[in-house]
Amino acid sequence: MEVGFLGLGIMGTAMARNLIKHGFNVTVWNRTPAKCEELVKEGAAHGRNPADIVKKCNITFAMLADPDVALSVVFDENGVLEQITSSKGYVDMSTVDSITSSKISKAVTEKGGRFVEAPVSGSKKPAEDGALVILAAGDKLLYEEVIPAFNAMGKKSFYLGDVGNGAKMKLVVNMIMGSMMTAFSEGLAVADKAGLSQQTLLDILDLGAIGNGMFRLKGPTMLQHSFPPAFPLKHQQKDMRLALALGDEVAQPMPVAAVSNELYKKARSLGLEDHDFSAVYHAVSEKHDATNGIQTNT
Ligand SMILES: NC(=O)C1=CN([C@@H]2O[C@H](COP(=O)(O)OP(=O)(O)OC[C@H]3O[C@@H](n4cnc5c(N)ncnc54)[C@H](OP(=O)(O)O)[C@@H]3O)[C@@H](O)[C@H]2O)C=CC1
Ligand SMILES: O=CCCC(=O)O
Repeated sequence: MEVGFLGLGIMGTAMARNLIKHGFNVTVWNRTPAKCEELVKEGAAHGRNPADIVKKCNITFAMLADPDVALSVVFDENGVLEQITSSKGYVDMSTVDSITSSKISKAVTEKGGRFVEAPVSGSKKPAEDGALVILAAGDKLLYEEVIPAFNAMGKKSFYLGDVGNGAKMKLVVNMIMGSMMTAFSEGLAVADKAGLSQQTLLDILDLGAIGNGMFRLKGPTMLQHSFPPAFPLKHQQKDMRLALALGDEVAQPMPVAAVSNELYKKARSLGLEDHDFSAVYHAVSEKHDATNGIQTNT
Protein backbone atom coordinates (compact mmCIF):
# COMPACT_ATOMS: atom_id res chain seq x y z
CA MET A 1 0.00 0.00 0.00
CA GLU A 2 1.32 3.43 -1.01
CA VAL A 3 1.06 5.96 1.85
CA GLY A 4 2.40 9.41 2.65
CA PHE A 5 3.65 10.62 6.02
CA LEU A 6 3.99 14.29 7.02
CA GLY A 7 5.96 15.25 10.13
CA LEU A 8 9.00 13.32 11.32
CA GLY A 9 9.38 14.49 14.91
CA ILE A 10 9.80 12.19 17.90
CA MET A 11 6.53 10.41 17.14
CA GLY A 12 6.28 10.66 13.36
CA THR A 13 9.71 9.14 12.76
CA ALA A 14 8.87 6.06 14.83
CA MET A 15 5.39 5.72 13.33
CA ALA A 16 6.57 6.04 9.72
CA ARG A 17 9.36 3.57 10.45
CA ASN A 18 6.80 1.01 11.61
CA LEU A 19 4.82 1.50 8.41
CA ILE A 20 7.99 0.80 6.39
CA LYS A 21 8.75 -2.28 8.53
CA HIS A 22 5.25 -3.61 7.85
CA GLY A 23 5.71 -3.40 4.08
CA PHE A 24 3.99 -0.11 3.27
CA ASN A 25 5.53 2.01 0.51
CA VAL A 26 6.00 5.24 2.44
CA THR A 27 6.79 8.70 1.07
CA VAL A 28 7.83 11.12 3.79
CA TRP A 29 7.98 14.89 4.15
CA ASN A 30 9.28 17.01 7.02
CA ARG A 31 9.76 20.77 7.33
CA THR A 32 13.41 20.12 8.20
CA PRO A 33 14.35 17.82 5.31
CA ALA A 34 17.43 16.33 7.03
CA LYS A 35 15.11 14.38 9.31
CA CYS A 36 13.91 12.37 6.27
CA GLU A 37 17.37 10.96 5.56
CA GLU A 38 17.29 8.06 8.05
CA LEU A 39 13.95 6.80 6.78
CA VAL A 40 15.00 7.20 3.15
CA LYS A 41 17.93 4.88 3.95
CA GLU A 42 15.38 2.45 5.36
CA GLY A 43 13.32 2.45 2.16
CA ALA A 44 11.11 5.54 2.22
CA ALA A 45 10.78 7.95 -0.69
CA HIS A 46 11.14 11.70 -0.03
CA GLY A 47 8.43 14.14 -1.11
CA ARG A 48 9.25 17.80 -1.78
CA ASN A 49 6.18 19.19 0.00
CA PRO A 50 2.80 18.05 1.40
CA ALA A 51 1.02 18.60 -1.96
CA ASP A 52 3.60 16.45 -3.72
CA ILE A 53 2.94 13.62 -1.24
CA VAL A 54 -0.84 13.77 -1.54
CA LYS A 55 -0.54 13.78 -5.33
CA LYS A 56 1.51 10.59 -5.19
CA CYS A 57 -0.30 8.71 -2.40
CA ASN A 58 -3.99 7.91 -2.01
CA ILE A 59 -3.69 7.98 1.78
CA THR A 60 -1.54 10.45 3.72
CA PHE A 61 -0.90 10.45 7.47
CA ALA A 62 0.29 13.47 9.46
CA MET A 63 1.89 13.83 12.91
CA LEU A 64 2.49 17.55 13.48
CA ALA A 65 3.27 19.78 16.42
CA ASP A 66 0.07 21.71 17.13
CA PRO A 67 -3.12 23.24 15.65
CA ASP A 68 -1.33 26.09 13.81
CA VAL A 69 1.04 23.66 12.15
CA ALA A 70 -1.71 21.16 11.32
CA LEU A 71 -3.64 23.97 9.61
CA SER A 72 -0.68 25.44 7.75
CA VAL A 73 0.37 22.06 6.34
CA VAL A 74 -3.13 21.65 4.90
CA PHE A 75 -4.02 25.21 3.80
CA ASP A 76 -0.73 26.90 2.87
CA GLU A 77 0.88 26.96 -0.57
CA ASN A 78 1.99 23.45 -1.58
CA GLY A 79 -0.22 22.14 1.21
CA VAL A 80 -2.32 18.99 1.42
CA LEU A 81 -5.50 20.63 0.15
CA GLU A 82 -4.06 21.52 -3.26
CA GLN A 83 -3.99 17.87 -4.29
CA ILE A 84 -7.08 16.53 -2.51
CA THR A 85 -9.50 14.88 -4.94
CA SER A 86 -12.21 12.27 -4.59
CA SER A 87 -9.73 9.37 -4.40
CA LYS A 88 -7.70 10.85 -1.55
CA GLY A 89 -7.76 10.14 2.17
CA TYR A 90 -6.10 12.31 4.83
CA VAL A 91 -5.49 11.01 8.36
CA ASP A 92 -4.27 13.60 10.87
CA MET A 93 -2.79 11.93 13.97
CA SER A 94 -1.53 15.17 15.59
CA THR A 95 -2.99 16.28 18.94
CA VAL A 96 -5.18 19.26 18.11
CA ASP A 97 -8.53 20.66 19.26
CA SER A 98 -11.84 19.68 17.67
CA ILE A 99 -12.25 23.08 15.97
CA THR A 100 -8.97 22.63 14.09
CA SER A 101 -9.82 19.08 13.16
CA SER A 102 -13.28 20.07 11.95
CA LYS A 103 -11.83 22.88 9.77
CA ILE A 104 -9.50 20.39 8.11
CA SER A 105 -12.27 17.82 7.72
CA LYS A 106 -14.61 20.38 6.09
CA ALA A 107 -11.97 21.54 3.62
CA VAL A 108 -10.93 18.01 2.67
CA THR A 109 -14.48 16.73 2.25
CA GLU A 110 -15.56 19.83 0.30
CA LYS A 111 -12.96 18.85 -2.30
CA GLY A 112 -14.37 15.31 -2.37
CA GLY A 113 -11.68 13.75 -0.17
CA ARG A 114 -12.11 11.71 3.00
CA PHE A 115 -10.82 12.61 6.46
CA VAL A 116 -10.09 10.79 9.71
CA GLU A 117 -8.62 12.37 12.84
CA ALA A 118 -6.59 9.86 14.82
CA PRO A 119 -4.62 11.28 17.74
CA VAL A 120 -2.73 8.73 19.79
CA SER A 121 -2.18 7.84 23.41
CA GLY A 122 1.32 6.55 24.17
CA SER A 123 4.68 8.22 23.85
CA LYS A 124 8.06 7.67 22.18
CA LYS A 125 8.58 4.05 23.30
CA PRO A 126 5.07 2.82 22.40
CA ALA A 127 5.49 4.62 19.05
CA GLU A 128 8.76 2.73 18.48
CA ASP A 129 7.15 -0.54 19.58
CA GLY A 130 4.04 -0.09 17.41
CA ALA A 131 2.00 -0.07 20.62
CA LEU A 132 0.10 3.22 20.43
CA VAL A 133 -3.60 3.54 21.28
CA ILE A 134 -5.35 5.24 18.37
CA LEU A 135 -8.40 7.46 18.99
CA ALA A 136 -9.98 7.77 15.57
CA ALA A 137 -13.08 9.58 14.33
CA GLY A 138 -14.50 10.69 11.01
CA ASP A 139 -15.04 8.83 7.73
CA LYS A 140 -15.84 5.23 8.76
CA LEU A 141 -14.86 3.67 5.43
CA LEU A 142 -11.50 5.42 5.45
CA TYR A 143 -11.02 4.30 9.06
CA GLU A 144 -11.62 0.69 8.02
CA GLU A 145 -9.29 1.06 5.04
CA VAL A 146 -6.41 2.31 7.20
CA ILE A 147 -6.74 -0.33 9.94
CA PRO A 148 -3.71 -2.27 8.57
CA ALA A 149 -1.66 0.93 8.95
CA PHE A 150 -3.08 1.58 12.44
CA ASN A 151 -2.18 -2.02 13.34
CA ALA A 152 1.41 -1.32 12.26
CA MET A 153 1.59 1.78 14.49
CA GLY A 154 -0.64 0.80 17.40
CA LYS A 155 -1.91 -1.99 19.62
CA LYS A 156 -5.54 -0.88 19.67
CA SER A 157 -7.74 1.49 17.69
CA PHE A 158 -10.99 3.03 18.87
CA TYR A 159 -13.53 4.44 16.41
CA LEU A 160 -15.25 7.31 18.23
CA GLY A 161 -17.78 8.56 15.66
CA ASP A 162 -17.91 12.11 14.31
CA VAL A 163 -14.83 14.26 13.70
CA GLY A 164 -14.00 16.09 16.92
CA ASN A 165 -14.60 13.16 19.25
CA GLY A 166 -11.06 11.81 18.75
CA ALA A 167 -9.53 15.22 19.45
CA LYS A 168 -11.71 15.73 22.53
CA MET A 169 -10.98 12.26 23.93
CA LYS A 170 -7.25 12.78 23.46
CA LEU A 171 -7.36 16.14 25.27
CA VAL A 172 -9.27 14.65 28.20
CA VAL A 173 -6.70 11.83 28.48
CA ASN A 174 -3.77 14.27 28.38
CA MET A 175 -5.42 16.66 30.83
CA ILE A 176 -5.66 13.80 33.33
CA MET A 177 -2.06 12.76 32.62
CA GLY A 178 -0.75 16.33 32.92
CA SER A 179 -2.53 16.88 36.23
CA MET A 180 -1.23 13.57 37.58
CA MET A 181 2.31 14.62 36.67
CA THR A 182 2.07 17.91 38.57
CA ALA A 183 0.63 16.18 41.66
CA PHE A 184 3.42 13.59 41.44
CA SER A 185 6.01 16.39 41.15
CA GLU A 186 4.63 18.18 44.20
CA GLY A 187 4.69 14.92 46.15
CA LEU A 188 8.34 14.27 45.26
CA ALA A 189 9.25 17.85 46.16
CA VAL A 190 7.47 17.93 49.52
CA ALA A 191 8.85 14.49 50.45
CA ASP A 192 12.35 15.79 49.78
CA LYS A 193 11.87 18.98 51.81
CA ALA A 194 10.37 16.92 54.65
CA GLY A 195 13.52 14.80 54.78
CA LEU A 196 11.93 11.64 53.36
CA SER A 197 13.58 9.34 50.87
CA GLN A 198 12.13 10.02 47.42
CA GLN A 199 13.15 6.54 46.29
CA THR A 200 11.17 5.03 49.17
CA LEU A 201 8.20 7.18 48.13
CA LEU A 202 8.46 5.75 44.59
CA ASP A 203 8.58 2.21 46.02
CA ILE A 204 5.53 2.82 48.22
CA LEU A 205 3.52 4.38 45.38
CA ASP A 206 4.36 1.49 43.10
CA LEU A 207 3.03 -1.09 45.56
CA GLY A 208 -0.31 0.64 46.08
CA ALA A 209 -3.49 1.39 44.15
CA ILE A 210 -1.98 4.47 42.46
CA GLY A 211 1.07 2.67 41.11
CA ASN A 212 1.15 3.29 37.35
CA GLY A 213 3.36 3.09 34.28
CA MET A 214 4.04 6.82 34.16
CA PHE A 215 5.32 7.10 37.75
CA ARG A 216 7.33 3.89 37.22
CA LEU A 217 8.88 5.14 33.98
CA LYS A 218 9.49 8.80 34.79
CA GLY A 219 10.05 8.71 38.59
CA PRO A 220 13.66 7.45 38.59
CA THR A 221 14.85 9.97 35.97
CA MET A 222 12.99 12.80 37.68
CA LEU A 223 14.94 12.09 40.88
CA GLN A 224 18.11 12.59 38.81
CA HIS A 225 16.72 15.87 37.39
CA SER A 226 17.08 14.26 33.98
CA PHE A 227 14.31 14.88 31.47
CA PRO A 228 15.21 13.43 28.05
CA PRO A 229 12.30 14.40 25.80
CA ALA A 230 9.82 11.63 25.05
CA PHE A 231 6.81 13.95 25.28
CA PRO A 232 8.07 17.55 25.07
CA LEU A 233 6.76 19.85 27.80
CA LYS A 234 5.64 22.45 25.24
CA HIS A 235 3.20 19.87 23.81
CA GLN A 236 1.85 18.93 27.25
CA GLN A 237 1.21 22.61 28.00
CA LYS A 238 -0.51 22.98 24.61
CA ASP A 239 -2.75 20.03 25.51
CA MET A 240 -3.61 21.48 28.95
CA ARG A 241 -4.51 24.76 27.26
CA LEU A 242 -6.69 23.03 24.65
CA ALA A 243 -8.34 20.83 27.29
CA LEU A 244 -9.17 23.92 29.36
CA ALA A 245 -10.74 25.49 26.26
CA LEU A 246 -12.87 22.36 25.92
CA GLY A 247 -13.90 22.80 29.56
CA ASP A 248 -14.84 26.43 28.78
CA GLU A 249 -16.91 25.31 25.80
CA VAL A 250 -19.01 22.88 27.83
CA ALA A 251 -18.96 24.91 31.09
CA GLN A 252 -17.10 22.25 33.05
CA PRO A 253 -15.03 23.69 35.92
CA MET A 254 -11.49 22.24 35.83
CA PRO A 255 -9.59 23.93 38.69
CA VAL A 256 -7.04 21.14 39.04
CA ALA A 257 -6.16 21.26 35.34
CA ALA A 258 -6.05 25.06 35.42
CA VAL A 259 -3.46 25.12 38.21
CA SER A 260 -1.46 22.37 36.49
CA ASN A 261 -1.46 24.44 33.33
CA GLU A 262 0.05 27.34 35.28
CA LEU A 263 2.87 25.06 36.41
CA TYR A 264 3.60 23.96 32.83
CA LYS A 265 3.59 27.64 31.83
CA LYS A 266 6.05 28.36 34.63
CA ALA A 267 8.24 25.51 33.35
CA ARG A 268 8.09 26.98 29.84
CA SER A 269 9.08 30.38 31.19
CA LEU A 270 12.14 28.71 32.72
CA GLY A 271 13.16 27.47 29.28
CA LEU A 272 12.11 23.86 29.82
CA GLU A 273 9.78 23.57 26.80
CA ASP A 274 11.92 21.11 24.83
CA HIS A 275 12.58 18.86 27.82
CA ASP A 276 10.24 16.00 28.67
CA PHE A 277 7.02 17.11 30.35
CA SER A 278 8.26 15.51 33.58
CA ALA A 279 10.55 18.58 33.77
CA VAL A 280 7.57 20.31 35.38
CA TYR A 281 9.10 18.74 38.51
CA HIS A 282 12.11 21.00 38.01
CA ALA A 283 9.80 24.02 38.08
CA VAL A 284 7.79 22.72 41.04
CA SER A 285 10.73 21.65 43.20
CA GLU A 286 12.31 25.13 43.25
CA LYS A 287 15.69 23.51 43.80
CA HIS A 288 17.31 25.18 40.83
CA ASP A 289 17.03 28.36 38.83
CA ALA A 290 15.97 27.96 35.22
CA THR A 291 17.61 24.91 33.66
CA ASN A 292 20.58 24.84 36.03
CA GLY A 293 21.12 21.42 37.50
CA ILE A 294 19.33 19.45 34.79
CA GLN A 295 21.25 16.34 33.84
CA THR A 296 21.79 16.15 30.10
CA ASN A 297 23.74 12.93 29.84
CA THR A 298 20.81 10.48 29.71
N1 LIG B 1 5.89 12.87 21.99
C1 LIG B 1 4.84 12.25 22.51
O1 LIG B 1 4.96 11.49 23.50
C2 LIG B 1 3.48 12.39 21.92
C3 LIG B 1 3.15 13.45 21.10
N2 LIG B 1 1.87 13.54 20.62
C4 LIG B 1 1.49 14.63 19.73
O2 LIG B 1 2.03 14.32 18.45
C5 LIG B 1 2.42 15.52 17.76
C6 LIG B 1 3.90 15.45 17.42
O3 LIG B 1 4.61 15.27 18.63
P1 LIG B 1 6.18 14.99 18.68
O4 LIG B 1 6.57 14.10 17.56
O5 LIG B 1 6.48 14.64 20.07
O6 LIG B 1 6.69 16.46 18.41
P2 LIG B 1 8.06 17.02 17.79
O7 LIG B 1 8.16 18.39 18.35
O8 LIG B 1 9.14 16.06 17.96
O9 LIG B 1 7.70 17.08 16.23
C7 LIG B 1 6.86 18.07 15.72
C8 LIG B 1 6.72 17.92 14.22
O10 LIG B 1 5.98 19.05 13.71
C9 LIG B 1 6.79 19.69 12.72
N3 LIG B 1 6.62 21.14 12.70
C10 LIG B 1 6.77 22.00 13.73
N4 LIG B 1 6.53 23.27 13.33
C11 LIG B 1 6.24 23.19 12.01
C12 LIG B 1 5.89 24.15 11.02
N5 LIG B 1 5.77 25.45 11.32
N6 LIG B 1 5.64 23.72 9.76
C13 LIG B 1 5.76 22.40 9.45
N7 LIG B 1 6.06 21.44 10.33
C14 LIG B 1 6.32 21.84 11.60
C15 LIG B 1 8.22 19.36 13.09
O11 LIG B 1 9.05 19.59 11.99
P3 LIG B 1 10.64 19.96 12.22
O12 LIG B 1 11.31 18.63 12.40
O13 LIG B 1 11.02 20.68 10.99
O14 LIG B 1 10.69 20.81 13.46
C16 LIG B 1 8.05 17.90 13.46
O15 LIG B 1 7.94 17.10 12.32
C17 LIG B 1 2.03 16.66 18.71
O16 LIG B 1 0.75 17.10 18.36
C18 LIG B 1 2.02 16.00 20.07
O17 LIG B 1 1.20 16.65 20.99
C19 LIG B 1 0.92 12.59 20.86
C20 LIG B 1 1.23 11.52 21.65
C21 LIG B 1 2.49 11.37 22.28
O1 LIG C 1 0.34 13.07 24.02
C1 LIG C 1 1.22 12.44 24.61
C2 LIG C 1 0.90 11.28 25.41
C3 LIG C 1 2.06 10.67 26.08
C4 LIG C 1 1.64 9.38 26.73
O2 LIG C 1 0.53 8.89 26.50
O3 LIG C 1 2.50 8.84 27.46
